[in-house]
Parts: sequence; C-alpha cells; structure tokens
Amino acid sequence: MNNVVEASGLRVVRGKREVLHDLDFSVRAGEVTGLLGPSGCGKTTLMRALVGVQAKVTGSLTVLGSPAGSASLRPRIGYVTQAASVYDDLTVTENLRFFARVLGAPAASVSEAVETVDLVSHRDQVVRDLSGGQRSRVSLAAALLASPDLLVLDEPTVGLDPVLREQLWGTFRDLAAAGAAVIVSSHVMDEAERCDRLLLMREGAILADGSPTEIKQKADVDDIEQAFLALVRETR
Ligand SMILES: Nc1ncnc2c1ncn2[C@@H]1O[C@H](COP(=O)(O)OP(=O)(O)OP(=O)(O)O)[C@@H](O)[C@H]1O
Repeated sequence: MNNVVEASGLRVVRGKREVLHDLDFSVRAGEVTGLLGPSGCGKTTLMRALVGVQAKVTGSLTVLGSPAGSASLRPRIGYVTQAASVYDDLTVTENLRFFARVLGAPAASVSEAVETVDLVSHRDQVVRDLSGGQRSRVSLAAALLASPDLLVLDEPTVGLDPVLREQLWGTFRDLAAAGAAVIVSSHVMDEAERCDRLLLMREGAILADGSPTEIKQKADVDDIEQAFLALVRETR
C-alpha cells in the first residue's frame, strides 16, 4: 500500500521544549490510522507538522511525495482542528459554498459533503443555532470539499453521542475505502479498535505502531488500554 506520510527523525520544539522526539513512522493510503495517547503527548503538534503549520520542525517529513508544508499540498490535505472553524452567521450551505470557492472545488461538492456528514436536514440553518457536534460536522464537511488524499482530524468525536460517533466512524471508514489516508487523533483508547493501524503516543514519543491486533499480541493482553499500560511499563 502507498505511503502517504513518511517521517524519519522528526523533532518539534515548542517554546523552549522539544515536544516530539525523533519520530519515525509512516501512514498509508486506504487506511484509518489512529493517533492515540494521553492529553499533552503531542498529537496536535504532530498533526500540525503534517499539515505544515507547525514551526521548528526538523528531521524528514514527506507528505504525498513532497516536503510537509509545500504549497502544492494545500488542496490535497483536509485538516479539522478541535475548534470548529466555520462562520457562525452563515448557514451550513453558505459556509460550504464559500469554502468551495476558496478551494476551487466544484459546486456539486457542497451537497455531497452535506450528505456525507448527515446534515441535509440542517443545510439551511445558521451555524450559530447548531449543536456543538453538528458544528464540528460542518468543519468536517468543509475539509471534504476538495476530496483530499490525506484527511487529518484532531479529536473529531469528542463530546459526540454514541450514535453520531458510530456514524462518523462509518464516514472515516468510507473515505479510507475510497483511497484516502485518514488520520484520527483521540485520547480515548476505546476508539482504537475502529482503526486499521495505530500510532500509540506518550510524552512526545511513539510507543507502538501496528494494527490493534498486532499491538495487543505484542503486549500479550486483550485490550489496547492494557497494551498501552504494559508498553509504558516496558519503557520505564
Ligand atoms: N504554544 C506552545 N508553546 C509551548 N509548548 C506548547 C505549546 N503548545 C503545546 N505545547 C506543549 O506541547 C506538548 C504537546 O501538546 P499537544 O497539544 O500537541 O498535545 P496533545 O496530545 O494534542 O494534547 P490534547 O489531547 O490535550 O489536545 C504539551 O506538553 C504542551 O504543553
């Protein structure tokens, strides 16, 4: 399978501290890769480096064959941050039409994205009047407009009810099945089993890299949370 991301010796300094330490990993097309680890371990920093908005990145970081941050990558990457990044005073459709024009995406991409995130019945509602979960789905829809090859989603399911979480994971799986590389961060280990591959992180390092089954087998335990704890003990 194609490597969409290749990192070697990746380091990031924030403030005066190194927060990512010498990371080597890859991310493949057609898979959902989970970036899992406790709060503050460096997930957002890693995602920011991937999409090219993080300063003080050293080592090698290649995305879709170009150095991370290259201008040519912009339309090929969708990035959804933890805070919804859409206009409160516009409707769902107005927001998406605006972003489609900015991205040079076809007009038809707007209704497709609205359907994908299951907001058809809210398409004419002003974003301010939507629930938090609905608002984050508008951000996700905006990220889908240009049919990105790499989709980077920072904790997209936080605060969502189980039904919606299930639906969104279905969407991530569909996007991967259509060939995209989907990276999803979470600090909730119970989302691990939904991923094809996991990068388990702690304190700026990658503790383990593999499918959920491989990681559990390696640690000789039945669930990812136990595997995480066993791996932490091993590295002490
Ligand atoms: N602007 C900054 N200046 C200095 N240090 C920072 C800055 N932003 C983040 N950090 C530090 O970098 C480390 C990694 O932060 P990051 O936001 O990447 O973690 P995270 O795993 O995404 O956490 P969360 O799950 O809480 O969002 C943390 O120790 C944090 O305190």
